[in-house]
Amino acid sequence: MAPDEVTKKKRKSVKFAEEEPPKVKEAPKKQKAGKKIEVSVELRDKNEEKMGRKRKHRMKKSQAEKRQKLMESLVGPQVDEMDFEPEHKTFADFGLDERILKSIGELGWEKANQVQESVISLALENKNIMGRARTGSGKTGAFLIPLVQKLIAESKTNDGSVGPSAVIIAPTKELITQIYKLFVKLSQALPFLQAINLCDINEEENSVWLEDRSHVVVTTPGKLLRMCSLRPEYCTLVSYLVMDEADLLLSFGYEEEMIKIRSKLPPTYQCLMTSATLKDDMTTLKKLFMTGPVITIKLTEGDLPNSDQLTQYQLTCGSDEERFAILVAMFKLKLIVGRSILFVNTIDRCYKLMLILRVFGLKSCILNSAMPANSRCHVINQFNEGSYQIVIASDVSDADGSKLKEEIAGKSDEKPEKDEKKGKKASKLDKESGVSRGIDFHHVSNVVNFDFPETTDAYIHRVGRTARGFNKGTALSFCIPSERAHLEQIQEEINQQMGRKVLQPYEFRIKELDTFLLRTREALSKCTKGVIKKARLKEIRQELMRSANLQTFFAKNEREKLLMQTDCHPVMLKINSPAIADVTSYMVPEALRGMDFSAPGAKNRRYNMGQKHRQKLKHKFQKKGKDPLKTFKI
Ligand SMILES: Nc1ncnc2c1ncn2[C@@H]1O[C@H](COP(=O)(O)OP(=O)(O)OP(=O)(O)O)[C@@H](O)[C@H]1O
Repeated sequence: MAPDEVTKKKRKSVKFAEEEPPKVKEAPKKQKAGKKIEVSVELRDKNEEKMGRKRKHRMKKSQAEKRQKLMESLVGPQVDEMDFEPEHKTFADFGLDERILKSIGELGWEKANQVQESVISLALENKNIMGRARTGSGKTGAFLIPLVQKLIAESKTNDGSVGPSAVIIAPTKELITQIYKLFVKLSQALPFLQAINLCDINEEENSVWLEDRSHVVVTTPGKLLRMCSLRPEYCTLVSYLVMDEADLLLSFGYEEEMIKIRSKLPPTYQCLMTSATLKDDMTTLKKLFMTGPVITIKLTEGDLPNSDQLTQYQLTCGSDEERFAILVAMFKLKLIVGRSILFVNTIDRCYKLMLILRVFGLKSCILNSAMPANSRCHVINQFNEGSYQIVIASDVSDADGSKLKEEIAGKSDEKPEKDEKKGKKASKLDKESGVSRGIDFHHVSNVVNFDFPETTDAYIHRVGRTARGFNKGTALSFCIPSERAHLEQIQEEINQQMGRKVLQPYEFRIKELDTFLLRTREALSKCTKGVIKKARLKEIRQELMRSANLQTFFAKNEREKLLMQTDCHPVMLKINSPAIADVTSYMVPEALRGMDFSAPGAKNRRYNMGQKHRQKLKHKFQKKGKDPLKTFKI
């Protein structure tokens, strides 16, 4: 090629590069000149990308600075601390409306507990309150009862056409559903009081969003902002604001939403914040939302129930494999009985544990933030109705955002394979989900920290799923050597808080569980990443089958429904012997010998299997008898 031609081509390509955004992949491969330009174009692209990233970073930084300045400019409210001594009041002592008292009676609540005693009387006096009380102590009733009482009078002046008189904000959809349900129960004798759960309304149902006339709105921050964008005046009549699990509201990604919400609220209103782990340094939230003097309630009871209500154990294992074996053995040997919640640290571990327990004939359901909100509420309902005895939950996204970020970034033990998958994974996790925070699982006898939690708050909230109200419960925390540091730190903090040694050691002689260990090892060897992935997919299919939106589609397309149903069988690990789930006498440790641990139907199963084998042999010999070659005699 002549040099002139080359320069011409160069110029042409340069012109092309200047006029249009370059398509790097389509650039001619054979021409050397083209290649050079390709490189320069790529460089320019990278530079632009870098600049873009820098600009974004600068914008983010300036936004953060603005937020910081806004916070600094706010004047903190005057805070009074109040040490509260219980007087053991009944609900009638608060001068509540008869209709509310009737509803409380129907709930079976005879007397107010500590937090209710303190919050109800102060809230009725229009005080701003920061209430910290242990998990399961009845905080929801504490802020809802005075609210219903106040709304009786307020509903006469506000018909809800502009917006509600009360807003209740909580960080997760499950919690919102729970609060909403309790409000409905408490106001059942007051049909003129209307409440709405914004998390329950489809984004498309615009008429509901626009025409709602409720007196109370229960919502996550995101849904409230959506409503405000449709109805800018929506929050202007708010006189009562509640933030449940308030410490979580500012932790992971809610900060901006909360600042926007504050700008929609009127200058003054009564504000209540509650949580089991409300830190004293909640200055940001206090400054932002409290519009007058605040009372911080200090209860005499600790962060956790006393040892006569909640027994707490910690069990040290040598390895993860041992941990699986001991848990299986404890269930099979009936050392864990009653409804149990098993907490793990990642979503994949939920499925792994479910698959292992399934091999041993233990039925469980799963709860995590990768599941859609409807499914999560469905699982909670099923568990509360008694369909399952075991829930395996991952509280990633609950206690602290860092854990969720880690899961999104794939730092958990089961990493995503490619980088670009991280984005997809991130979008699947619902930040408005919460398992250990505030969910009122009914009659839970045991909480098992199968993976040891990483923070004290996470420990408190997980353990708080048992021993709720006036019920009793047990918490058992497994710990392997790599989790030792967390155990020591959390133990120290809790002991200090409760003023005594809280976690008792649970001794187990692993030697006596050799057979369980062998069997679990076999099951674990079959539980590969591929199988876990398959189990996750199956679970999604099952959720799809339950989806309310798909029911109309299935009604019209019977064939699709059948196809989905046939493909919905649960994933099972391929174990050679089906008898792996049975407990034979030699597996039982000495101290427990003499008790019957065989699963119901196990003996029949064995008998049936023997029968089948005998029939097979009989058939074989009969066949042989008919074969002249095999029965030939000289
Ligand atoms: N006065 C009462 N008498 C008996 N049971 C009660 C009383 N108040 C609440 N309960 C019961 O105690 C349980 C826990 O209540 P609630 O969910 O309000 O606790 P919480 O303090 O909000 O817990 P968490 O910190 O986990 O959110 C519920 O099942 C509730 O019905």
